[in-house]
Amino acid sequence: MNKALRKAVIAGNWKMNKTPAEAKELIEGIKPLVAGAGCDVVVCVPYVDLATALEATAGTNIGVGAENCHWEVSGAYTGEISANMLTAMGVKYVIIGHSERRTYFGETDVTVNKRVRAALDSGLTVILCVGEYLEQREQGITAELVAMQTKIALQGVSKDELSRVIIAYEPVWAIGTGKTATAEQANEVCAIIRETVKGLYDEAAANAMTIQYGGSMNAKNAAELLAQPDVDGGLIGGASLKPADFAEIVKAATQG
Ligand SMILES: O=C[C@H](O)COP(=O)(O)O
Repeated sequence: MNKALRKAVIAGNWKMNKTPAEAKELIEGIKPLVAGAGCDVVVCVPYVDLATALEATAGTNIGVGAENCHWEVSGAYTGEISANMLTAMGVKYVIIGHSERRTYFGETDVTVNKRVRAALDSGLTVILCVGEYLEQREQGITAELVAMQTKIALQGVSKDELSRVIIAYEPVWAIGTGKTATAEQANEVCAIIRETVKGLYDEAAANAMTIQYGGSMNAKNAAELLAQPDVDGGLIGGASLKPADFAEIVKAATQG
């Protein structure tokens, strides 16, 4: 399948880091380094930083995303934020189904699907995360697992809507551990996800789907990972908090 036809997307996931003042400083640091990038650049930030991030990135090539959203439009869901609230602010992207949400906050494939649906209904672009735990890799069930996560998350999503879905393959054992999947491992699973999309929709849909790798991607290993035929970008945690490192990854995506 032709990688050149797909859009490379490098997205930072700041997780629970940065106050609004720190967010402004970080974005001001990133801005000049990624201006003119040959790939899409996104920063996904904590809810409290969204307004600052939108203001600081206005008129630039940096898109802004949230790190989650609820599936209802409004209601008695203390502590939650709806997709409509995000679009009303001008937010364009949202991460759904990150393994930290699944592990620490009880997200299931079913709630991930509900959130994906709500995000698409409100006009957001979804960065949908899938990936296996180390035990699951060792059991040899990675392929079935990511296929299942992908199928459930995309239930009720039309082929047209897929242009607003990015899938991020994030092996849980590689997140924040410094243990990166090898380029071959990353590519193998991204290709399995692409085959799954092909099975659900068709070859054109699979060929157009941007599939990122995430998990300890950094300035040093990005080029090799991003050069893989089925890896179209990265979802970056730790390294997205360092402007020079993040910019180096963006540069590698442009070349990959
Ligand atoms: O969403 C990002 C991933 O969880 C990767 O985080 P990391 O780059 O710190 O390993």
